[in-house]
Amino acid sequence: MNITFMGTGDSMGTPRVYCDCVVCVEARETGVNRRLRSSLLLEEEGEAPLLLDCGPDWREQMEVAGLRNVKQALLTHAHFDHIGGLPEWADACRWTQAAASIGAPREVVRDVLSRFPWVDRQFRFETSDEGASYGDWRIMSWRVNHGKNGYSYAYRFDHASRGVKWAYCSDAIDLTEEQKAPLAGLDLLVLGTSFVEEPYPMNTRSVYDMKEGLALVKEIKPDSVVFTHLSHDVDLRCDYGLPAHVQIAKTGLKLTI
Ligand SMILES: O=c1ccn([C@@H]2O[C@H](COP(=O)(O)O)[C@@H](O)[C@H]2O)c(=O)[nH]1
Repeated sequence: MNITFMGTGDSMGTPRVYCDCVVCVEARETGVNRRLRSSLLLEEEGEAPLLLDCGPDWREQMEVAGLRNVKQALLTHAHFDHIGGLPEWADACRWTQAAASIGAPREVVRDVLSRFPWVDRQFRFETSDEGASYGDWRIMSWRVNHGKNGYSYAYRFDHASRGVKWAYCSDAIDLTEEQKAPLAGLDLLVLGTSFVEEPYPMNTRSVYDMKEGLALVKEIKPDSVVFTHLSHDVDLRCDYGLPAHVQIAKTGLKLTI
């Protein structure tokens, strides 16, 4: 499977519209730190591409990827930065008379439809609570703490014959032991870490920071790790002294697993 990081940003993207910090200025002027809202494009031979989340930068992400249409997606949760592109995608489906299929846990489907009640004219929603598949990949989703912002879901992909396993957990903090269990034995973990080290009390926060992300990585020991869902606090030009198997996602990063 090829994984493309179409977006690696937090809810505001980088640069933040109101901000003139060094990272936001760099993002505007040269673009190393320019980040669209977090989303992955998954591509498996013989299968149509699959989006993982569809934030408000969907249109730009499709243009950058040179994609004229996409037929399927999975959603982690119904927050704007992860579903804001759905109405535009639904409009594109309407204009091209092409339906698309959206997989998500039942409660996420409910929340999406409460925000955008008209999109089910174009989308066929399929609940993923009992599992899903993408080619030979078996997919499970499970509910994770999203701190002050409620809940999100993480996704784990297990290849049926190759024994390869990876997971996407973009919006989580302070996972319980039960929520950490499906992260065991991974070849790759893609983890959301919005800040390098957040100074604010835990009950005001919603996503791991890099320091906490590293502690989690030490505990669950994935073979490789990519930090994503990054705010303007993270400067890709800095050396944060990360272990060799941990990297910070850059917009457009491509991996093969
Ligand atoms: O009920 C809610 C609460 C928040 N949002 C949006 O989610 C993000 C916040 O994301 P973090 O990843 O936790 O920083 C922001 O865009 C809020 O507007 C929401 O849609 N619904």
